[in-house]
Amino acid sequence: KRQDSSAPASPSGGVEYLVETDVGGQKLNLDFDTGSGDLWVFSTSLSASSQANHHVFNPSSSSTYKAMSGATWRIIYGDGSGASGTVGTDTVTVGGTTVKGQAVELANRVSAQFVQDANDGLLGLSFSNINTVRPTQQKTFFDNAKSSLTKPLFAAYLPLNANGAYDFGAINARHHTGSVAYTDVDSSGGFWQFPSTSYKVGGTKHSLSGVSAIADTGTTLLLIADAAVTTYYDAVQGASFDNQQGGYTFPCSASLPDFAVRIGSTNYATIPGSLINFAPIDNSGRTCFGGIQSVGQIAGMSIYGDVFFNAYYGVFDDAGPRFGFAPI
Ligand SMILES: O=C([C@@H]1CCCNC1)N1CCCCC1
Repeated sequence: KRQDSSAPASPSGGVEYLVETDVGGQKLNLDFDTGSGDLWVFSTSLSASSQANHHVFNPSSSSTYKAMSGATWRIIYGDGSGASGTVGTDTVTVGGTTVKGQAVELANRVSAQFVQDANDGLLGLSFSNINTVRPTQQKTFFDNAKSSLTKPLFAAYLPLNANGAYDFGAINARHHTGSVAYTDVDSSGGFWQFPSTSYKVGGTKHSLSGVSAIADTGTTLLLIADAAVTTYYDAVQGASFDNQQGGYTFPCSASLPDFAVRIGSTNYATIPGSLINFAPIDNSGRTCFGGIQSVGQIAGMSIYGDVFFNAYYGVFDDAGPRFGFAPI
């Protein structure tokens, strides 16, 4: 029962956190994504141009890899990026946690965004009911590992501009302050999803009736309904929606109010304004891009990405299931 471990998560360009993962003896830097359910890797089946600047998995060089005859996968993410390919199984090790016979999805096609990204693939940590392998749906790394962990949980520690960690099997007290508050999770859609029906800007409460949020470590920003985004940036001097940037920007010198979101029927998680200045839009450092942006046309949904996790340790507990959070 003691396969518990903590794997370092390194911030990459402020866009994602990468975890060094051993797949059949080959090291790949994967983006751990609680918002999707596929473990897929750049592979030697890709075109040479798609492979450029990535570590790629070569099934022929793994003594433990087994092809899964007739299985394929294809995933399209909410941001329009995507990948597809074939499937096999191999031994996958993250930190000190090993799964034998893990479904490993080999990409033979990836969208342009992935060729530009720093990751060598994704390791999905959503529920397995949204895994895209067909004809036989496959389980996530966590689903396969959980029976060998002290507790069936993992946690994400993703501090801003510093090395973080994914903890498996136990909560790491060094990765949070205060006590962990929990909310029940509705896993029917495959996500770590819970009601999030109000928010506060600088202390003033606003409702978002009927809205749910998902905890998504694979999303960079905090994405929420247009009404909330407008309310937030109305409180920021000089902020405006910049069509060219595709989001709200403001003077980098602006003072940003705190943004609190209600998690379930319990308390609010408060993200300090300082964490809502995502990045300058150019090298002049004059204009900055906001960490809170619109979720777009995904009605009734908020997506709490890394901007949330920069402020809160996230506990993904299969017992429940439930989502826990505590200030970093
Ligand atoms: O594709 C995604 C995200 C993209 C970024 C990485 N995590 C998964 N979804 C989550 C939100 C609902 C739609 C699907």
